[in-house]
Amino acid sequence: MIALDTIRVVLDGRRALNDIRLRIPPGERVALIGPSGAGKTTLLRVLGATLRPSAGQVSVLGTDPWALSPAALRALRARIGKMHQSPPLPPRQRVVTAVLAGRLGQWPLWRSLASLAYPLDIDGARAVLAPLGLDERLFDRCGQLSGGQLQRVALARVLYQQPALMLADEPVSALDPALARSVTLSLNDTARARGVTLVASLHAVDLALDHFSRVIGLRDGRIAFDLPAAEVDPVRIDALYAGAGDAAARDDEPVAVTTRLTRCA
Ligand SMILES: Nc1ncnc2c1ncn2[C@@H]1O[C@H](COP(=O)(O)OP(=O)(O)OP(=O)(O)O)[C@@H](O)[C@H]1O
Repeated sequence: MIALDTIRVVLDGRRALNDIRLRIPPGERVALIGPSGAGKTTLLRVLGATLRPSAGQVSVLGTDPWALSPAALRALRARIGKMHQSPPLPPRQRVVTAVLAGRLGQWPLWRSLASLAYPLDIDGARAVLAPLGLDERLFDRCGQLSGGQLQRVALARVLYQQPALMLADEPVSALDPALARSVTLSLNDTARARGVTLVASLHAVDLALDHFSRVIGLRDGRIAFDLPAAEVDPVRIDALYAGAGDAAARDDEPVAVTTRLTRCA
């Protein structure tokens, strides 16, 4: 279970998130939409236990990350799989090694180093790549793959990690519409099949409405609506994006709570 209670995040004197109240039960697939600067990435960072809010209560996978010891926080983060717009995959890295890197945070150091030198679980990597149509590319270098294939390798890596929670920050923004739809489908299908909670930010509203069970509209750091996808109508979408352009709500009041930022890779 994920629970956020009256979360506020202040960055450089501006409220990036304000009064966020949210509960996400295990296995739910949630899309975050909203104009640029609405706070989608900031919210994902709070959920990923890499950004400590300025105020409010956070519970991720049933735990308050900020009450944990450093080792327990690392263990919690190892249960959270993350995907980004541009997967950080070195061009010379082989696909198999890129996938196996998904468990580096869980393996002892000797095994991680050994796996970088020689892939230790080739069958495991093949098993996650096969449903994504990439098992033939196991020993290719990442630099030989297209953007859509790379994003599927990033998805395979997250799946190999066997996370309890998947967070995706604009995972398909760099892809053409057909590939964007196919990767979104793969992301949702695999999350559904494995019962993993998925939270993804998307600029493509149609993908959010077509593939996710629940859609949260963010604007100016606040939740504008939080509805089943079937109940999100065009009027709401127009209102969410109307006149968008300001990056975030200006915080004219003095900031009472010190910003506590914890940045992690
Ligand atoms: N490191 C930072 N320092 C200061 N302000 C920040 C920082 N990161 C984000 N912000 C501000 O916080 C607000 C929310 O940003 P965020 O990146 O979460 O929005 P977003 O909805 O993900 O936008 P986009 O769709 O453009 O990626 C914006 O006003 C942004 O300028």
